Amino acid sequence: MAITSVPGHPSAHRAQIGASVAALLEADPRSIKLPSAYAAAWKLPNYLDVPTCKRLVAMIDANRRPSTLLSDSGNSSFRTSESCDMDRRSDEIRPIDEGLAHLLGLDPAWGETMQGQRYAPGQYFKAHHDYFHEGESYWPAMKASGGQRVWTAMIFLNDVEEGGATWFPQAGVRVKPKRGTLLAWNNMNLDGSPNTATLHEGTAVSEGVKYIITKWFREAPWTPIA
Ligand SMILES: O=C(O)CCC(=O)C(=O)O
Ligand SMILES: [Fe+2]
Repeated sequence: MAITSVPGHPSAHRAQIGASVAALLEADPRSIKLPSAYAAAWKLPNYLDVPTCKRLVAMIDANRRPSTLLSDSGNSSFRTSESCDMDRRSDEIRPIDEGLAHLLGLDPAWGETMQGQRYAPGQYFKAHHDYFHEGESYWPAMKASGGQRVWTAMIFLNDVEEGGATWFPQAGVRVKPKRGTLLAWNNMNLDGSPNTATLHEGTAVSEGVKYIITKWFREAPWTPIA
């Protein structure tokens, strides 16, 4: 993936979002701040209950197709999982979708379509940033459709026998899949510029199958490009 030297610039607006979401997570009795001097990330064990996780797994199994990548230099060995859109208009997804926005204090309209992902043994998602590199050719279209991806919320839907951890090599954070656990992090620095230390990967599953949902929040209302 092409990494430009400066992925983006400071922004008072994004800095304000970062601070307000962090304050909400800090105040949430369910949240555990992950120890890192370089990235702001929280874990909420048992965020989703078992029946809900099981229903989401079944929906992913019914809809999965090979995952795609947004990059100028994308290649098919970078992200080998399967994924699908989780339709926010459905009765099953809407409350989960709105619950995530509420947890972070963000407008649901700023959230992209929730992604379901499934990793079979040997599948992985190589190290990447969720934010957009503002030097890449896709940026003008992303800027116009809601701007930066400021926050990521991810939920593990099952326990995985071996492998499949979410690993932030620069921030020094590793989270093992555990059914119902939510992981949320700020993709920006305190000054609102993209935080390069949020580099992360979905490590290869070695035994079992891994299911997650991922939700990316923009800095403004998201308008899907048709
Ligand atoms: O599978 C993982 O643990 C990471 C997924 C991820 O990075 C993403 O969906 O953006
Ligand atoms: Fe990611």
